[in-house]
Amino acid sequence: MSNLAAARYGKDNVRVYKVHRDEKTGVQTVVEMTVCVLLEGDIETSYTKADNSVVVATDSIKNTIYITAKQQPVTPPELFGSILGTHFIEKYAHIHAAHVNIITHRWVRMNIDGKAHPHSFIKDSPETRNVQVDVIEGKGIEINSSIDGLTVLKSTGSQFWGFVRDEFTTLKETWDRILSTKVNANWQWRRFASLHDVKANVHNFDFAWETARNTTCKTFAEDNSASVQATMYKMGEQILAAVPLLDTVEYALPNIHYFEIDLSWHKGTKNTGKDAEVYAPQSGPNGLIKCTVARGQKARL
Ligand SMILES: O=c1[nH]c(=O)c2[nH]c(=O)[nH]c2[nH]1
Repeated sequence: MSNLAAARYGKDNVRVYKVHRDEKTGVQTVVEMTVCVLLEGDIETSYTKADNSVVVATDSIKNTIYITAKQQPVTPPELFGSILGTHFIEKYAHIHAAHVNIITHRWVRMNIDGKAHPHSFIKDSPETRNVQVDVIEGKGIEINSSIDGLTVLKSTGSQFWGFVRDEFTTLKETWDRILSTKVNANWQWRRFASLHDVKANVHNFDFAWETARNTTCKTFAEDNSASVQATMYKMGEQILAAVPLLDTVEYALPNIHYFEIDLSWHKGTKNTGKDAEVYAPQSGPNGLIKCTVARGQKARL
């Protein structure tokens, strides 16, 4: 005997591009997204009894994504995801939750001869702006926003010393090292009561993304880092302080190592400590440091 413990289904990897043409100025604006929509509800019989009468075809889900993108704003993604998810739970009485994931790809307007070009863009990095929007009947809308793939490096202004030393330790303490990471930053919004509530707060979404990105870069650059842990906590604290609607800020930062190379074997070449200039970038293993920063007093870890 077995039972269906959980089920959701939908369309993944729906690639959507939308252009906005400003007829007056001739300036065009583009958005490219990869969308996933998964539905939950009274769909059990489609799994257990081969009953397709409860299935909104994933092909129809894909079509709905395109039509919604045509009829509604696709930015900020938090709003588009909320509109899309709300559509599914309102349109189909037996669908009780819609989980929408949107990856927004980076197209930055080109600067040609010092002027913003009206219709040409550059992908300057694989960085993405992402949202996970969960629209749950009777509960409201949960939104998590994130930045992924923002890769940064500083060539000094980072230390790491005072850590546990025992019979497993080979790492030397350092007061000056290279620090590099690929930022994954996630910020969780307080629950929205409805699509109306999301719309009433729409101005916060771009502001939070800009704040998260700027704070991450500024703190990374300016902090004389004692460790990845200490620097990322400062980032989280500042973002929470700047955006009151956020409940938590979460970071996952790989520590991408750059190792010194001892070149003394070649005519006594000095290339370590203060003489280090040529390093060996490492692809792995890497440190992976995570934390969630929340408001108020600590409950537990
Ligand atoms: O910032 C760091 N945190 C660590 O926990 C750690 N561990 C390590 O080997 N190097 C580093 N660097």
